[in-house]
Amino acid sequence: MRLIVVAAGTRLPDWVNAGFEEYAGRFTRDYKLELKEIALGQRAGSSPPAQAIAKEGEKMLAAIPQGAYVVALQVGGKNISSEQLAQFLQQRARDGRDVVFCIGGPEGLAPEVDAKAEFKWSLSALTLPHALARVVVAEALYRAVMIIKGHPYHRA
Ligand SMILES: C[S@@+](CC[C@H](N)C(=O)[O-])C[C@H]1O[C@@H](n2cnc3c(N)ncnc32)[C@H](O)[C@@H]1O
Repeated sequence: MRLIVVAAGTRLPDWVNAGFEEYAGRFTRDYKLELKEIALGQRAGSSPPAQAIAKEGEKMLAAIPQGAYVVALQVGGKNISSEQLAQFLQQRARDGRDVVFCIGGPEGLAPEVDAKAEFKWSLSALTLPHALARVVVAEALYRAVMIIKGHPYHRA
């Protein structure tokens, strides 16, 4: 199955790309991790950039393959354990659905993307920069797949 991270932001620092690739490169043949980057909308002045967020939302929705299960990454979403994440992925695999994980830009996800999400996932009560959230998601998904495989990567 495909695990697709749809993330706002392009041309991120090297450490972000290296961190994501570090985990993406370790995935197995049956679980693949992909990244689709969405260009940030233009921000001008200090008012809430509603137009930029809406533009990012449009592009995110267009990047979601038909029939995929959509997860919105949100600080205020639900915390789950690595084991629960592994069960979640197994269930989606049984359903034959790819899973898309949407990570918002500096001000968060467009409401239209939230509305499309079947699950809202919180990585922590802390707000992370969108670039770091991308790497944390990649590691969390890799760990969950290693749990599914019974691999010693996850020893807890
Ligand atoms: C800087 S945060 C946006 C903060 C914005 N005030 C909000 O509440 O969404 C950028 C993106 O990173 C992701 N993110 C940051 N911290 C997160 C967390 N603890 N759990 C899940 N996603 C998080 C979310 O997708 C968020 O849209």
